[in-house]
Amino acid sequence: MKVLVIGAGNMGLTYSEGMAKSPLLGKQNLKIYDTDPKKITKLNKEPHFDVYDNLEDCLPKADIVFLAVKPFHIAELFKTMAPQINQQQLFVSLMAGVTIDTIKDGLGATKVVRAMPNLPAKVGKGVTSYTESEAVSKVELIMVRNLLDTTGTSIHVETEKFIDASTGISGSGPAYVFYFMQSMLDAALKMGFSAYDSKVLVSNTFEGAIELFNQSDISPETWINRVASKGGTTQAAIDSMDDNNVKQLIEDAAYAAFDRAIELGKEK
Ligand SMILES: NC(=O)C1=CN([C@@H]2O[C@H](COP(=O)(O)OP(=O)(O)OC[C@H]3O[C@@H](n4cnc5c(N)ncnc54)[C@H](OP(=O)(O)O)[C@@H]3O)[C@@H](O)[C@H]2O)C=CC1
Ligand SMILES: O=C(O)[C@@H]1CCC=N1
Repeated sequence: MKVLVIGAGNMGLTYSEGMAKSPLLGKQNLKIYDTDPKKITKLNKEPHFDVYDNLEDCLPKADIVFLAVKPFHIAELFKTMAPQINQQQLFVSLMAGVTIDTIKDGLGATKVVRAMPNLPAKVGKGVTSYTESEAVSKVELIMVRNLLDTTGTSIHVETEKFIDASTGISGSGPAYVFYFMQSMLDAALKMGFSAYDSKVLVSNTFEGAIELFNQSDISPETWINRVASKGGTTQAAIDSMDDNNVKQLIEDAAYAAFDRAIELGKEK
């Protein structure tokens, strides 16, 4: 199986690194293509990849092609790709919003998997949702799942609506967590802690809370009650968040990302 990744940015490179480390593909079976000469020069120094700056040399020979460019790049990219593809090739899109029909129409292809990854894939802790077009066989879907799982874990969803929805939860989600972290770091610095101590306090708090959550069947709400003593400090913080409607605002933010994913799918 020969895999080509188009776009050596955050996601394309992350997936390339995940697949390169797995026993699924040898170096000669993994190719990466980008249009940025600086990225090509840098990647050429790495032993793990076969790097290309023109599609003619890598696209026709690929069995599975990952699409990891920004949605606004596809109009130009698909025009160049379409005359060079064949009907046996399977395309896996990591792009937010872009629908299976847009990819099928733009490339003249039938086998498309649409996936929504997230950035913790960089450290093998990503979560990817995926769904497929009718022409993708069960065996092909298992192959794709194995490739996606080289960066973490994955969930199969029945419809594209859930790809857009997971964009609002897990795709964009790491940014919400970093937003919360940044706010806590800023508060720690304001209280007088050094940058180093602020980082230790905040990162261990996140890591510890996640570990507690993962090692039990207890909901976050119940964990909140275990931290909060009646009339104590935590209750004061939670009351402040409730008074400011923080829960609703976070839900609104997730829906804003979900809505934007749908909107991106309609942009040409
Ligand atoms: N970053 C994230 O956390 C997530 C991103 N995604 C999706 O992944 C996709 C890629 O995002 P991300 O990796 O962050 O973006 P990046 O901008 O980091 O990477 C895109 C890469 O593709 C290159 N490129 C642009 N046009 C072409 C072309 N025609 N042919 C080949 N390469 C090209 C870009 O070069 P240049 O820089 O010169 O334009 C860049 O190197 C997006 O569609 C996004 O929706 C999904 C989930 C999470
Ligand atoms: O912000 C974006 O559009 C992409 C999709 C999910 C994360 N980054």
